Amino acid sequence: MSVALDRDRHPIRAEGNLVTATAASDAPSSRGHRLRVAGAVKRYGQVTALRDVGLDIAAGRFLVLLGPSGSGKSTLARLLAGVEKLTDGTIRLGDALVADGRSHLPPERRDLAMVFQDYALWPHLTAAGNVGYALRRRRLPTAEARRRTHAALERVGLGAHADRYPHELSGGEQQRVALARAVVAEPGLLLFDEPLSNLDADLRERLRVEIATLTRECGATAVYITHDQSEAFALADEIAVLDRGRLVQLATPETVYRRPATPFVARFTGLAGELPGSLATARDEIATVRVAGRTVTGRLAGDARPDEAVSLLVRPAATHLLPARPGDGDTAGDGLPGTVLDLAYRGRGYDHVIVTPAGTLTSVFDQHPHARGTAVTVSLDPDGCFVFPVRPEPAGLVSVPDLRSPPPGASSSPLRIPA
Ligand SMILES: Nc1ncnc2c1ncn2[C@@H]1O[C@H](COP(=O)(O)OP(=O)(O)OP(=O)(O)O)[C@@H](O)[C@H]1O
Repeated sequence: MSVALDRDRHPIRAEGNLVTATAASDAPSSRGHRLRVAGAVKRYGQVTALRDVGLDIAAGRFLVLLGPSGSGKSTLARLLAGVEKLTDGTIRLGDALVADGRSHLPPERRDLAMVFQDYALWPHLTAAGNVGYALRRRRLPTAEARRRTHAALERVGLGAHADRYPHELSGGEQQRVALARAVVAEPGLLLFDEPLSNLDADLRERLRVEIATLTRECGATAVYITHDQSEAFALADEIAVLDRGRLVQLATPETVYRRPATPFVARFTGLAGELPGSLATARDEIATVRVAGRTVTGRLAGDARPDEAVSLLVRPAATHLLPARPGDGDTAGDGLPGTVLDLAYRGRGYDHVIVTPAGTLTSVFDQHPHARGTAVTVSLDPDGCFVFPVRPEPAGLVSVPDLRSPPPGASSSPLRIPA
């Protein structure tokens, strides 16, 4: 993560940026807030980090912001949290307008809490002290605050560690304390900024499940930042994919996987490979493509014309490995002929790297191993093959000082999930 909320974050020095649950009304939210962002622009001097971002997320939904480093995820989260000011556009939480180009509600009045990659616990407070700190604005009777604090710690499995200081806890335990601190005051919006990045794989998986269940239990709307597509698919009700400061797709995980809006989205969410070809036929959404002398079927994902150069983007799940068939050396038969370059054991079976005349395909799964050098056929499931016309990519957006006009077809209206 290149940018955290506070680059030299230390809870003692950064109280303004340590966003903890505190409602504007100081009353707990009974449920999450609807989140609406419209025409959001954020510029840092000459750098435009976010351009014309719009989204509309129903209360209680779990939104994942997915994108590579520098795509603007943290910037958007900081704008939602209120620790950065919008250059243009609006942000609404529930019915409240919390930011526009002129007005700006501070973080402590937005009814939200945030969980960071590096926990951001107060080092001089115990686990109970850190969690209880989030309740300070509620002015609850001491006994009630203590009861809630301990219930939250119990809920994350740390009831017995309430009196330990952060340095006496493991990374995973510290993150659980941060999670308890985030939910204890029942905020309407929970923001997670790559909270699992510092943890090892096994712990990451367990905490991911805890985050998902705890967030849904408390009914908050959640916005979760990650550059890890498997984390995004596992957690999200909806995924917002950011590419160089633009929101390029907002959809359910299933739709992002089955109908990626752009080649970038397809690449970022996992491909076995990209094969160059030319469009043979297109009807409705089904296209046939000439690839290395074969004809392959896929889903037309752009507005390509017959004979136009296209790219066939292939999901790993769309590949099936078959033994080489007679005739595979010439242009007859279904699928692509190939040779096994490499294979890796994956527990349930083997991932193969296959060299075909059109290009290389990786992550071609089969339960059985096919030895290096073996001739094979790769059959392709049209549902997992996307046909995009080969067009020049828009120039880098973030580092370009002048505002460019949006690409054809781009809309400034908020992206919505169809019911
Ligand atoms: N305070 C700042 N001043 C100038 N440029 C900034 C500032 N904060 C962010 N940027 C730029 O804005 C762009 C988006 O940054 P941002 O941190 O939001 O990306 P990100 O997707 O969260 O990346 P990462 O996953 O690495 O954290 C980057 O080009 C970054 O250099």
